[in-house]
Amino acid sequence: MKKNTKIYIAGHRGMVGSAIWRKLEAEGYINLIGKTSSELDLRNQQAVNEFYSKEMPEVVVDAAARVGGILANNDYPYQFLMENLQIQNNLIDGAHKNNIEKFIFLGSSCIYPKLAPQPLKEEYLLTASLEPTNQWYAIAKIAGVKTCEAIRKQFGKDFVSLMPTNLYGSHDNFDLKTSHVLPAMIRKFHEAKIREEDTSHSEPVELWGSGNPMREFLFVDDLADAVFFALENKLPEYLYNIGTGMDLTIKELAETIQKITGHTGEIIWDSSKPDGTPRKLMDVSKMKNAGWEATTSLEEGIKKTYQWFLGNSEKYKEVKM
Ligand SMILES: NC(=O)C1=CN([C@@H]2O[C@H](COP(=O)(O)OP(=O)(O)OC[C@H]3O[C@@H](n4cnc5c(N)ncnc54)[C@H](OP(=O)(O)O)[C@@H]3O)[C@@H](O)[C@H]2O)C=CC1
Ligand SMILES: C[C@H]1O[C@H](OP(=O)(O)OP(=O)(O)OC[C@H]2O[C@@H](n3cnc4c(=O)[nH]c(N)nc43)[C@H](O)[C@@H]2O)[C@@H](O)[C@@H](O)C1=O
Repeated sequence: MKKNTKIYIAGHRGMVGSAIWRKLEAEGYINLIGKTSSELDLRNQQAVNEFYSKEMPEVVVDAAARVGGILANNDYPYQFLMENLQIQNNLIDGAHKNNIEKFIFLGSSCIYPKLAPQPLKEEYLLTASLEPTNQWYAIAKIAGVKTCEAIRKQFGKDFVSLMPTNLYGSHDNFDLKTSHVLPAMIRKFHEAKIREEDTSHSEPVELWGSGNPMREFLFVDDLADAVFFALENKLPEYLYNIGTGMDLTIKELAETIQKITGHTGEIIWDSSKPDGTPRKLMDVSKMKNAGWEATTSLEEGIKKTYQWFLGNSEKYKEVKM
């Protein structure tokens, strides 16, 4: 890719989009385009088509989506299904009709069946039922993968889907109702520690579910590095898992974050909240064989994210659905 290639990063203000933007800027790419949702509502097909005709990007990275943790996914099924279908359909179809040759679609590890064998291989897609809490989002993402695959098969274009595992890092959503587990834990443990310091009393932290599910976590700057790899190279297949290939229980994650934030009180598990998928460890061998692997350890990534959280309190206000 030439350094002046015109690259449109949809969702460039989000956690993932902003990490991709930083990476491309650091690599010397000078022709990046980004639009906020108020400047360009990607659910509006006509607006998206007008944007493509006017800007004529050469490459598109789709990091725009309705995103949220287990409870938001479960409570807002219509938004997670419909908005994601609208956003991705408009972006993918618009790119295809405007003769864009390269498109990167970002999905999620929740596209795989709830009880698939572990680690999850790309070929397990559509082999059994989905996890109920996020089936709406997963069905939209599966449609995105298949739309890109269809364009690739029928027209030979370089439309590729990358499936990241659970992500975390700077610009994450720290809203306690709608966030994913890792940013929620950073905020809960940090705020309880501050209360402990203020009152000299032990402050419990309440977490969701049983703590037994296992999750894999990838630092968002590593994902941006993987996206950059996919931009620089023509990957031979339509679908690639992106992760570390290592997971831990939610309880172990809680203990790690508790230690990093310095909280000392009790952890209470709220069993009225859902556990979700018992395990979703990615098989990352396909991407490794293509030449890319993650480099940031979980502890290092959490420490960096905690530092970002401490310095950016104005950026984690309420996130509306
Ligand atoms: N977070 C995670 O753990 C994971 C995320 N992913 C995938 O990565 C991608 C990005 O996620 P992430 O960065 O976490 O999400 P964020 O919520 O941080 O960012 C999403 C971005 O999408 C944009 N957006 C949402 N709706 C619209 C709309 N109607 N019109 C225009 N823009 C819109 C937002 O724009 P604005 O800020 O301008 O409103 C925002 O910048 C998604 O495809 C997600 O599925 C995959 C696996 C895990
Ligand atoms: C990326 C992925 O993210 C979502 O799937 P998820 O991994 O199940 O989501 P999560 O990060 O919110 O939770 C992981 C685990 O952690 C537990 N948990 C404990 N305490 C808190 C807590 O305080 N907040 C949250 N959110 N979870 C908590 C929680 O009960 C669950 O067992 C998908 O909807 C889907 O959209 C998707 O693709």
